[in-house]
Amino acid sequence: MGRRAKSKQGNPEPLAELQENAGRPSSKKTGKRKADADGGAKEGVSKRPAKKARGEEKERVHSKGKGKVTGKTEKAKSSAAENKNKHQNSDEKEGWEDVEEDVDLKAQAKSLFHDSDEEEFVGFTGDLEDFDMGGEDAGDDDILRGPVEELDLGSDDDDEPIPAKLKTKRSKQHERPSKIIPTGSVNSSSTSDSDEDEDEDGPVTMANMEARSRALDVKAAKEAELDVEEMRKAEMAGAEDDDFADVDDADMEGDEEEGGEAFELPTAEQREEEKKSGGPDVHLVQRRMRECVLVLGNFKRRAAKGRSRSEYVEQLVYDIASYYGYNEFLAEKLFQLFPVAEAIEFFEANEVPRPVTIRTNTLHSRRRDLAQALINRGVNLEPIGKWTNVGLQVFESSVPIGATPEYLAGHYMLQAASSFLPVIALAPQPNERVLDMASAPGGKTTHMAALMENTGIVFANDANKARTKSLTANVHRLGCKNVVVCSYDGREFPKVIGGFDRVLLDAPCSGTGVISKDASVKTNKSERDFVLLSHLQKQLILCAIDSVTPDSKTGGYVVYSTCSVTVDENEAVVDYALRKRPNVKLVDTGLEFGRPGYTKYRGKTFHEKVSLTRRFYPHVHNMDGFFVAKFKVEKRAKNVGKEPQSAKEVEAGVEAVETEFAFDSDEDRPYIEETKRKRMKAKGLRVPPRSKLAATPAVQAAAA
Ligand SMILES: C[S@@+](CC[C@H](N)C(=O)[O-])C[C@H]1O[C@@H](n2cnc3c(N)ncnc32)[C@H](O)[C@@H]1O
Repeated sequence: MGRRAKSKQGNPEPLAELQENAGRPSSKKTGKRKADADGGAKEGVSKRPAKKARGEEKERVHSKGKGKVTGKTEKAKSSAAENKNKHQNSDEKEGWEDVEEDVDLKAQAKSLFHDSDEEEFVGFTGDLEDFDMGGEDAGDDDILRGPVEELDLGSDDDDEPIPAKLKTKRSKQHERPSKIIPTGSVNSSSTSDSDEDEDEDGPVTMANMEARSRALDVKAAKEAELDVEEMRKAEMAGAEDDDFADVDDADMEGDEEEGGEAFELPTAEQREEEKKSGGPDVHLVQRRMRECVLVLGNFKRRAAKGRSRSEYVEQLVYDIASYYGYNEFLAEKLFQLFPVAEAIEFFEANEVPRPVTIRTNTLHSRRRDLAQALINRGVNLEPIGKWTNVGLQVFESSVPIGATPEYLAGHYMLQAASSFLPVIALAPQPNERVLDMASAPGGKTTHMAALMENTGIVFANDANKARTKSLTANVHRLGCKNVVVCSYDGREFPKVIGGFDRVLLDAPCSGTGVISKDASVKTNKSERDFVLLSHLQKQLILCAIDSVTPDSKTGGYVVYSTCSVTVDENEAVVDYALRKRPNVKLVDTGLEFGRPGYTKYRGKTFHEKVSLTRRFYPHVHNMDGFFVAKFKVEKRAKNVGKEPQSAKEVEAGVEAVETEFAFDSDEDRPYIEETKRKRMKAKGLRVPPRSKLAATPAVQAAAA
């Protein structure tokens, strides 16, 4: 048996997404991957998961990728730096309002980033990074670059210090004795057996990798068939209203014996008592979560008389927050995204690190050559999956992955697999003019430059000047000669420069997709943050759209992405853009997998085409939570023959334009007015002289 197999982590992508499951969060659980509570999160070079999930998670049928290769097998580990983060106060605001209704918020959102420009970028500290980074890049290149100690791959030390901020609200999960839900998931012994089988034939080498890869593909296909078969059986068992049809009552009985008495939902008073006495015992929380999940999976059959569904939900969210160490607001927000059982899968997945992945820089190397070079250095890796021909997943390494000669020579970028997705969706072409509106530290910029074969031009912008240092360093290291680095607030585009063939807006976000990399997100995000962020994202997306020329011969596309899974940062922003810019439409992302975006969510209905957007989840795709939307920008229809007949109509025209173009800062006013004039003209409205426009009540109000 090869040691590699033992510690290898599952590939971060599905081989194929079975259509019947697409678009809805799965609810039938026939098994789940066991979250490695105490191990994984501490390891930078990740371990292979115990075993692939069976059953419901058809999307997580992992590819074994072609060309699996192996190197030396020395246990490795990184010590990624934890962030310092501030605690935000929680307001009681809904996160759905339109941008232009809340002038105050606009100013606040803007100031967040302006202030931060003065900070020196030192990894992930300070307030700005709470927003700026969204945590996504915590594992990205600029962080892992630098001194070898930063990526201490040779250490087995498991004593990861707890960041001060987290000490107050530490997850109870580290003490947990077993998993939450008694589904038929695979246990660790079967896992290692399976992994042992995998390497029975000895190590994979460059010589045998083709054949080994084919064999693995066949095996993966067989397992996928088994999964489908299991699903079918579960469905035939007729457990319609039961998320846990496969969990028989024996599990529950066992619990009763274990706990000595039947489960009862605590009353509000009991909960208060519990809080006062420092919170419940971890075993109790765990059991209560399990019971609540089971009851909510089949409420009619399992609920206690007189207790409502919302009482169970409330208890479960409360327990999730304490068990996994989230603030209750965020625990609830994330819980609401999924069916009950799947929500637990999501929270569990956030406790496990995602695979360490690298992207071959095709300007300097070929993946095969890079793989060979790294293998020779003792790196254990294999291709990520069929959907990318440049990605490699690193399982183990006896050398620091962020300090090899190949790394320093720019042959690869340390980059999360999810970060490849928006660039693949954007598909920049050679000789195009492309804008990367929020680009630091440059993972996606350098990917784009490579796809464009160092031709055309990529404007790599980032509002945070300090962060453009790491961006510039990466651009140089990777030998990108077609990149211009600049530092403007993205909302200044297209004033600064426009007419792009394609624009990527990898927006600043809350980072709820990258909690496994940045646990501080669990406690430092408040409702107010989501309001501010979604407001900023809405402003940025309009600017991204307006920066594209609809006349582009080869392009005319905008890709919007975030490393967050919340609807108000994703579908709501996309829907807003569709409403505000009738000249854009959503198109297929071209990505082979990912769940469709929500078209309905908690009483909100979005444009039906929002289903073309794609969501990626840690528990489904074994990659960071991510969102990708792709727009095609078309020419604006001219509104000819609508001359305003009265001052009132002129005023209405100005207001309409203002609603559409939602800036309000003093600094921007001359540009705003000029843009308004242009837009009124384009709409066929009579444009009042400059002095008159400034004198309209709407403009004066804005000025005030
Ligand atoms: C998710 S990160 C971008 C990661 C980058 N695309 C990559 O792949 O390496 C978001 C970035 O947005 C930048 N940012 C925040 N507010 C901005 C604004 N108003 N305009 C432009 N960039 C902004 C942050 O400094 C941060 O670097």
